[in-house]
Amino acid sequence: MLDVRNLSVAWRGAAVIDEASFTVNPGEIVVLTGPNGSGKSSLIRALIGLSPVAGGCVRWNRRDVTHRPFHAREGMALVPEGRLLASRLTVEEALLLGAGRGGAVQCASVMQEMFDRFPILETRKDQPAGILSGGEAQMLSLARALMPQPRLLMLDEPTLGLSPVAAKAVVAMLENLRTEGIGMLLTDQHSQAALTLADRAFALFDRRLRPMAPPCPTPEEREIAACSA
Ligand SMILES: Nc1ncnc2c1ncn2[C@@H]1O[C@H](COP(=O)(O)OP(=O)(O)OP(=O)(O)O)[C@@H](O)[C@H]1O
Repeated sequence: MLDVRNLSVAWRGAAVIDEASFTVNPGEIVVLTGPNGSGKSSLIRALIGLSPVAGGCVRWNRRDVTHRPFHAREGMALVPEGRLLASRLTVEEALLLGAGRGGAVQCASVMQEMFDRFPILETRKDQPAGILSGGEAQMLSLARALMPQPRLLMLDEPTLGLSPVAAKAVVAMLENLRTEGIGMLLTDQHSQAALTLADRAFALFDRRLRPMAPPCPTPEEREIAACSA
C-alpha cells in the first residue's frame, strides 16, 4: 500500500534522513522510534508532502506520488503531534473540517460513526475543542483524521503527554483500527507502548532508518502484553 524507497529529506540543504526504505501494508502497524530531533516527524511529513524530499520515492497504491500534491495521496491521513486543533471551533466543527469532500448525508453518517467510536466526543460536540483534556483532544485528532475514511493513518507521537489511562485508550483504539484493515505508521520516542502494537519497527539514528532488533512481538505475545497491561 505504502512503499517508501531510499527516501532522503533535507531542510535547506541540511540532511535529516538518508535513504529510508520501508513499507506499510493494510492492517499493519509500523513504528518509527528515535530520540528528539532524529527526524521522525520530518519523515512522516515528507510522506504527505509537507517536508522537502531530497531523493528517493514514495509510492502509494503502486503510484509514484513523491512530488505530487496532497490530493494525489487520497486515503492517507495524518494525526499530527500535539494539540494543533483550532481551539475556538467546536468539537463538531473540528470533525466537519476533517470530512473532506463527502456530501452532507455521507458526512452526517461518518460523524455518527465517529461519535459511536468515541462517545466522549458526542457528549462534548458543542463545546470548544480547546477545552478538551489531553486524552480527549487526542481522540478528537484521531476522529478528525478518520472522517475521510483513510486506509493509512500516520500518527505522530499519539500518546505523548497522555496519562497512562488515556494512552491505553488510544492504544486500544489503534488495535481496533488495525482489525478493520487500516494500515498505520506511528512515531514514538518512548518506544515501549508503541512496540507492543508494532508488526515492524525501525529506529532512526544518525539520519538512518534501521530495522529494530530483537524482532517485534508476535501477535500472540502482543495479546499477552495487552492483557497484562
Ligand atoms: N520546518 C523546518 N525547518 C527547518 N528545519 C526543520 C523543520 N522541521 C524540522 N526541522 C529540523 O529537522 C530535524 C528533525 O526534526 P524532527 O521534528 O523531524 O525530529 P523528531 O524526531 O520528530 O523530534 P521530536 O521527537 O523532538 O519531535 C531537527 O534538526 C529540526 O530542527
